[in-house]
Amino acid sequence: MTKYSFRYASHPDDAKNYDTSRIRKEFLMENLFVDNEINLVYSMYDRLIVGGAMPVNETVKLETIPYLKSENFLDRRELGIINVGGEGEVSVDGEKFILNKKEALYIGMGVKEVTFKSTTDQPALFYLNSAPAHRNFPNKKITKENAEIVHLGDDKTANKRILNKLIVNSIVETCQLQMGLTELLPGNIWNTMPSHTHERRMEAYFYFDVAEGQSVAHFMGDPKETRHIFMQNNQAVLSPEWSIHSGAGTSNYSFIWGMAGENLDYGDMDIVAANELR
Ligand SMILES: O=C[C@H](O)[C@@H](O)CC(=O)C(=O)O
Ligand SMILES: [Zn+2]
Repeated sequence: MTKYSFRYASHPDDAKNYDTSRIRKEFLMENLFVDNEINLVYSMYDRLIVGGAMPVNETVKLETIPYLKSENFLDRRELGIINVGGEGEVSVDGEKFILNKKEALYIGMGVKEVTFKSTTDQPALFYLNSAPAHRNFPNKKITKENAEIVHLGDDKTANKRILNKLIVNSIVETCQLQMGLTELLPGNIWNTMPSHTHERRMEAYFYFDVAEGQSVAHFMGDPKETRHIFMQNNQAVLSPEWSIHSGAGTSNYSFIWGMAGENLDYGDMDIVAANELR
């Protein structure tokens, strides 16, 4: 079963007036993984769709949703998938891809049928990002072997982390989607510090491997007008093009970043130093 909801985009002058419940309503996505369901959020930030597919004892099919007014979900879209659960299989017009935890799959525009199933007793958790596309590029699986891996940060600043570029244009051809996965090393808590904005692209963060009882304070907002959202394991958050996206956990954790918008230039970031934030 495919379920869906919709989010308008917010103006930064309005968003600075949001209280805790409103900021969570507009930006936080709490329940992406429900047994045998696909849950999608259609956002007006570059029309990125954020979602989760959790097949338990059924094969679940990606169905089109009314916002698309298209016969198939991918008629005018591309899709990025990263598994954060047990081993699973994605069938793409009959072609089968096995995804282990932290492995990614890019699916190009024009594919008609995408189905998901778990292949062990531990359910697969497929995190999904989909952006509008104008042409087909080949489907491609990306693992640690063909990822672009960058070591960032330092123990002294509690931000030592491994950034895995998975769906980026040096590895996979896409129309506008970029995705990857960043792992904080034990004792390190800060992601994306120094923080940045990139008005050319929106971004979504999905936090996972957050230990039981721990939480991540996600920082967002205009660099001079920041706000936070306390996030739990397996939750995602939208980052408008005008917003920073950075977080500090009460323990280490991992997260998936995904972007869509004007360019495919991962390095296009306007850095904001820690002591410039307000
Ligand atoms: O625009 C790129 C993104 O915000 C992330 O790739 C940043 C990140 O994973 C990190 O610094 O830990
Ligand atoms: Zn970013």
